[in-house]
Amino acid sequence: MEIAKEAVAGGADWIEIGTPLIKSEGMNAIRTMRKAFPDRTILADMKTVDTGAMEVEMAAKAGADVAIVLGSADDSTILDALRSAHKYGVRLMADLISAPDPVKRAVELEALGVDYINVHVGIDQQMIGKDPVSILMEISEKVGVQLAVAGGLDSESAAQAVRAGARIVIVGGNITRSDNVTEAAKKIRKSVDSPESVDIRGRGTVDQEIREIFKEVSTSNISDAMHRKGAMKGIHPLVRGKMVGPAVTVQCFPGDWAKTVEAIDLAKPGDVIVIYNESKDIACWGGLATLSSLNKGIAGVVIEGAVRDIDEVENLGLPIYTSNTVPNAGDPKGFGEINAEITCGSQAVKPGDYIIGDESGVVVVPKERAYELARRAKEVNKEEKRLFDEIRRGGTLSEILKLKKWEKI
Ligand SMILES: O=C(CO)[C@H](O)[C@H](O)COP(=O)(O)O
Repeated sequence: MEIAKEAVAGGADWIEIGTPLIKSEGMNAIRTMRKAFPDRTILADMKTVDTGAMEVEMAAKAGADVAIVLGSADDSTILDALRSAHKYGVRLMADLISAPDPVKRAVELEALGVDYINVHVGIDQQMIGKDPVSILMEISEKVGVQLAVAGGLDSESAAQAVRAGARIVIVGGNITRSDNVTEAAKKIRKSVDSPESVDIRGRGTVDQEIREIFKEVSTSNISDAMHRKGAMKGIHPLVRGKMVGPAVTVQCFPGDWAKTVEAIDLAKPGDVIVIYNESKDIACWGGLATLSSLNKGIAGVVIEGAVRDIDEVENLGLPIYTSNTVPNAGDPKGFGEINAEITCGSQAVKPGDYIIGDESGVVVVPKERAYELARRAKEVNKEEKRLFDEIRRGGTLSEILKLKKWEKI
């Protein structure tokens, strides 16, 4: 309710009751919003896939103005949902989320007679890099029905969507998870009203995007996004500083530091060297290796094993995370391997996996899921900003999360 009030203050015309809220609170969520916002359009995201007439009737009777049916539902469901919508005086929006051929289905849905088509890329799909605007561009050339668009929109993509023909812009996380909902809604409102005035920045490469996001979020956010996994055990910051980069892995042996130092020459600027050395009592890294790494532009070093020359490495400032410090080193014998899969801090690390370190420790993100996990970590980060804001306003964490209600039974 608070978020809805703030979004309306920022210029939102419609209020969407999202599917998770409907699943949690049922039709009462719609009733409550209807009462509180008599002059706004209430959109019930029922995501109906069967029993179209019954679900539209429920939403309509609870006070919705528009109900959403899945575009991929059977035609019989869409048609019966439409009959019910006509009977109860509400409008029907068909949502193209996960439709196998959204352009073809949009043409069919228009012929079936829906009031709006929502070109929608779902939240999980956004995390693997899909976006709705390119599909919207194709669809707007093929249909005349009013188009809505949804799926991770921000002020830039909202402007792009309006330019591409969207009449309704549905924004979720970038408003509801903001720490200033009214300002976030105002920004979107401005883009929707004057889309031509918004500068559209091109996206960088995927790798640039991943690094940028990992720099912005914390290791705690990332571990949450990984369902509490990914954190290295027993590895702590020695020289503090945010560290982000793909791994160059080193397996070396007690008393031998040749491979750790050779890895510096192999690594590229921005890489993180991750070393497993069984011995915690003989250092495989020190001041000279640190300076050499700095010259090479290495982003940081993680060592399960030991580091020495602590005053030197602290002065040099390269982020180093380790399990131990000792004064003595071994010798460069040459056993071990560079860029083989290793275990460090009880985590499997492959060359190229993303390694992120901060004050809380180090997490490993498998390279195959780096983009997805970066995006999910950003969502966790947004959610936490919102929670911080609510706690600052006087709520307790347990009240805000409704811990008692949601304890597992
Ligand atoms: O229906 C939804 C998810 O299925 C969301 O409401 C919709 O995607 C808008 O939220 P966001 O802007 O965060 O994607």
